[in-house]
Amino acid sequence: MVTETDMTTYQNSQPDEIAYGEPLMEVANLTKHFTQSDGVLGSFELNTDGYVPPVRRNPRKVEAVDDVSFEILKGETLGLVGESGCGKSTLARTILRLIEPTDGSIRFKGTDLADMSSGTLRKKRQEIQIIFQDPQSSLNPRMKIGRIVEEPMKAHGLYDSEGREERAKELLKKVGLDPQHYNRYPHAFSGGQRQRVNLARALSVNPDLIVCDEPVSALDVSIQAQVLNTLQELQDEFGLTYLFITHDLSVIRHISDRVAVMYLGKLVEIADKAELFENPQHPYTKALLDSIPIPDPRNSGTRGVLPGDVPSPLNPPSGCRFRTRCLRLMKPDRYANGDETIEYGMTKNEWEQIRAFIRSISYRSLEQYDRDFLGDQFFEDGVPDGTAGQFVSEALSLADDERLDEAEALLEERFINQSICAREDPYYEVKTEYGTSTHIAACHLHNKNVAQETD
Ligand SMILES: Nc1ncnc2c1ncn2[C@@H]1O[C@H](COP(=O)(O)OP(=O)(O)OP(=O)(O)O)[C@@H](O)[C@H]1O
Repeated sequence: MVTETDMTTYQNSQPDEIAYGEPLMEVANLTKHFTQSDGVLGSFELNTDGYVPPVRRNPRKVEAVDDVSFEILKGETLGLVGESGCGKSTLARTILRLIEPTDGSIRFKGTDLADMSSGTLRKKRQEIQIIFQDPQSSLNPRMKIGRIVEEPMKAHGLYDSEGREERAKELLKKVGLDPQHYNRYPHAFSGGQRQRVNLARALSVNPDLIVCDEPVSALDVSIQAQVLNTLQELQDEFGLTYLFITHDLSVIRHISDRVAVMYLGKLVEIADKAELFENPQHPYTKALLDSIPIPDPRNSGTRGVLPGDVPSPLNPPSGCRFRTRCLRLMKPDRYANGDETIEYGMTKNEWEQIRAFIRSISYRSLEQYDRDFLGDQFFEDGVPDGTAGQFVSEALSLADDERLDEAEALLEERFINQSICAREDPYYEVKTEYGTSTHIAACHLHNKNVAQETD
């Protein structure tokens, strides 16, 4: 027999010494690299005797999640946002150890999940649940929804069969469904209702943390807000903590207390929601918030313009992974040529011109590349003096000869690779203007020693 009071107090009856606002989960230096072979052709070798069994040639590493650290505080909703393919789902599955981490630690209530035996982990899973995007495929169509909700309780040995049925009906009511529908099959429900069934199932084992992986993305916009509101109500009632993954900033704004922004396997910014929306510090976050993907490389720094494509996680850029698309790439000061160190001596304005020129060569975004045209486009008052100008002139000559690959390689070696953005992985704490949490921005613009003299 499960009473309403049992439902709301069960959580508190569990041994749980973590206070509200204290870290429930601490993720440190988490890394997940997948190994990928070179594809079908690369997998077979022909020798004089015919085919030999498939072999893995040139296995390549997909750096899906790389050196990610963050905390999830008890009672909060941490939003995790980023474009498709940036590693959000891999991160979620790795912290649940549904896939094995390559490196790093995942401390949940002080115990490292990454070190846990599979038996202990199975028990721990009761405390951490996950809800997936597609409510259709995550429900067994041949199982009645009552049994679906009861299944995790059964797996974890909670209650007797009568108690499970009672609790399942109670939970269906809690998530906004009619308990009379206990014996119905999933096909009788709408997308939003099916996601509510998933929610009841996750709640059935009294979790502390629910990882919500795009839980409303497949639903109509009108239904999304209702499901989000239910999630919030349940959070208040059961003292739940959420890691909420989505690519949709309006959903993040609705549900999160703090927000983490991910780009190409890295966390680039974490802050309180108000701080992130009102005082974003990473150029990628700013571009995401403005969401104006205008591919115009001649634009030399307008807020929110995001040129180029996301690079492949098979070969991510060195240093800051966003640097290949960043309009604020830091000015290199010195060029190390063997033993010799050359000072560029560029002004800020000259660097902006050169930066825009480099982008147009990298993205091949112009109709023509002859010297006069490029000069008019980027260097109206002539190329800069000194070393920087000399390198630019060499690149202009190569472009004029239609040797764009060489021009690109030259600019990369002489300018981009000399920038701190290509050399160091950034991680800085910045001043919080809104809210109280620590604000982290992984951008060298916040390196006090470098940014002040160049920006
Ligand atoms: N099992 C796997 N083997 C190889 N690469 C993988 C595997 N799973 C994911 N990846 C790659 O890891 C990267 C991150 O994928 P992930 O699904 O985590 O991103 P995401 O941000 O959740 O994207 P989406 O919102 O589209 O699901 C992608 O480049 C993806 O192709």
